Amino acid sequence: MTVSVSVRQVVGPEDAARRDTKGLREGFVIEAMFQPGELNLTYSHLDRMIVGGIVPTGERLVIDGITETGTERFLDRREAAIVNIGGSGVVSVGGRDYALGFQEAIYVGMGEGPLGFTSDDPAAPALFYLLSAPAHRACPTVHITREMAKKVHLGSAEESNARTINQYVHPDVCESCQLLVGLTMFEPGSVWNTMPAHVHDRRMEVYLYFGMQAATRIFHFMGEPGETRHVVLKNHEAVLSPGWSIHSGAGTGRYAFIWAMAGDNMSFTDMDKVPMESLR
Ligand SMILES: O=C[C@H](O)[C@@H](O)CC(=O)C(=O)O
Ligand SMILES: [Zn+2]
Repeated sequence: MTVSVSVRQVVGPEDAARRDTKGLREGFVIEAMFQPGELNLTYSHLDRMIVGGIVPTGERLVIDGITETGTERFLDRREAAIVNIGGSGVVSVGGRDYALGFQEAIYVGMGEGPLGFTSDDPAAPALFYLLSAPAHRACPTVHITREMAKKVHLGSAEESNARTINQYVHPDVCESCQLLVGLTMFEPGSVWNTMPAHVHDRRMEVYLYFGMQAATRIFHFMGEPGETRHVVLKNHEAVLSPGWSIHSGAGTGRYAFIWAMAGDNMSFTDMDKVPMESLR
């Protein structure tokens, strides 16, 4: 079993504005993360957020140490959150087993590990989405159920953006050092997320789109408000959002997404709303 790690350097706003579609995707889009039997990590230099897809189909997949962190153990100086968007499975944390059903999550504190991953049924494998950021203290490991998530209702049918933000890793639900993680779900027919758009230079963000039909596409908008670009994403693709970039999308069909942030504060509402007049 190998842990594959690819590294993403930081792309600034002037560079991003000059990139073509391929260049934008190379800088910001994470493709093909969820592969049967594989553990694929992307180490982004945006707040050193690590984003991974883990699909156990046979032997237990394990993250113990990766050379990119320069630490003996993966979580020696990091915290992590794992959300299961597939069949039921088990995440083991330092030998303790946590059963994670569909859309259940676990927050894992600094110093824990190794992390092991198995699926209950290899024919309907778990799809573990992992997020990890540097940490400065050990917060307790917590199994987060769907019921525990704090729910925030936003938008309206008239604006095609009626949705519920489920906050999983959030100060009101469980302690963390800098990770914030949640899952946004839509009312049928609502297709727009995060419009009106916002930026928050204090925190980077990463979106993972999921729950989509094979032919459904997300037109995900990014860039500085006055220089917007879009990337077209399919099911299970993720997109990195630097602090200077908007992050908003419209789907051609049903979808959900997991958002995660790391940076200077954990105030979910600390965002700078972008006036519609500023968008270009
Ligand atoms: O900074 C917060 C993030 O962009 C997301 O929480 C936005 C989101 O889930 C939504 O509007 O649907
Ligand atoms: Zn945001």
